[in-house]
Amino acid sequence: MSFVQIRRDLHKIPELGFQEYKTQSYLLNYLKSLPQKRMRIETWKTGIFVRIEGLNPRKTIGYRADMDGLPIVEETGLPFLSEHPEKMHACGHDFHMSIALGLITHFLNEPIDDNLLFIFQPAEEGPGGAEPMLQSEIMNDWKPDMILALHIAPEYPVGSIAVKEGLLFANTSELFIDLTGKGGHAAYPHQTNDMVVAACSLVTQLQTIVARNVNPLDSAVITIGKISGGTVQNIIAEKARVEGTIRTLSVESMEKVKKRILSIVRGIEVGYECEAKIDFGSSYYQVYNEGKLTREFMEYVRNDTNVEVIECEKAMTGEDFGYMLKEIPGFMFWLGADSRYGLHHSKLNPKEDAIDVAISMLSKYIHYKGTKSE
Ligand SMILES: CC(=O)N[C@@H](CCC[C@H](N)C(=O)O)C(=O)O
Repeated sequence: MSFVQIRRDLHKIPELGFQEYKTQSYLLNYLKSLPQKRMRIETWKTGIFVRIEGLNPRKTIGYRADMDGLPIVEETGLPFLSEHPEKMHACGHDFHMSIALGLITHFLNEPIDDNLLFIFQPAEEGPGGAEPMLQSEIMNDWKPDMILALHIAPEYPVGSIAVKEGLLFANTSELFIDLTGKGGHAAYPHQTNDMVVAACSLVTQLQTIVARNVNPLDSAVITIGKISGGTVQNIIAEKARVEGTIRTLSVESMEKVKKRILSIVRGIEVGYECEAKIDFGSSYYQVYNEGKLTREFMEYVRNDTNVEVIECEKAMTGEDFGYMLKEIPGFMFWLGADSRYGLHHSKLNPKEDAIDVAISMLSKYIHYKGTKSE
């Protein structure tokens, strides 16, 4: 079966974080069809560890692929559209998994000296599978000496990768704020505390944090992606909920932004005579690419493959792969996949040629890293 077909099969069955049951079972079925002699498979929740024994191992090279989809109604019109209502692989994890399977298949047929560890990780979009997976017993036993991962990039052409050493992705924190006031008849606002009005004021005030509290030479983002509240057009809302995400380039700025959010929310409680509950949800550590390995990878791809290497800027995207890179030297890079619509868009349609580009380039690079004497 081709890895494009595998991507299409996976694209049909997107599942949210820690619910990747069908995805896990699909991957396990494929893995069982491969030669088993040098491969060991362990499941962890809805994730999977796959270890390939090297011929003359001195180290273990790790490769991580994330597995979950997003709560989006797909609008691509593709013949292999998501079969799961209101769920879509809109962040390319179907690509990431297919590429990992391609690499596993390659290295079972063409063994190298070093051990390889492939990590199929659940819940990248939230609440985060990387950190608990890192702390698992299996990871402790099979811990790699270096690790890499990729993320598809709609803005770069197929046949290119984009990468930089040092900081690549931001620190993140989710944000959930529940407001509770006093609802009532639409015609009697003076007898109520309207939580729709409080939520609107809150969202506007939150936008002042990046403009007024974060050093302009630093960067931060506060995005509110969802507001909900009220029941019907002629009842004043008793409850409202504001949901968003915070991104910062430094851990210190994240602390500052959270402190300001707490103050602003206390102000809303006083000003609108309501109760507010704040939940910062899950947070991800920044993605920081280790210098030596990243530079060596860029050099290798430039000189030994026909893939173009673009030196990119850092992005305010988040990735819990950052936790893995905090403990294990390695890097993440963007894989050019050329889609008119971006990540997290209902019409994201990356070019499938990127799958073979990645398998071919990474099998060469991993072969080079896994046979070369350091
Ligand atoms: C690559 C990517 O798009 N990652 C997500 C990670 C989200 C983490 C969490 N749910 C949050 O919203 O903070 C991203 O949105 O950058």
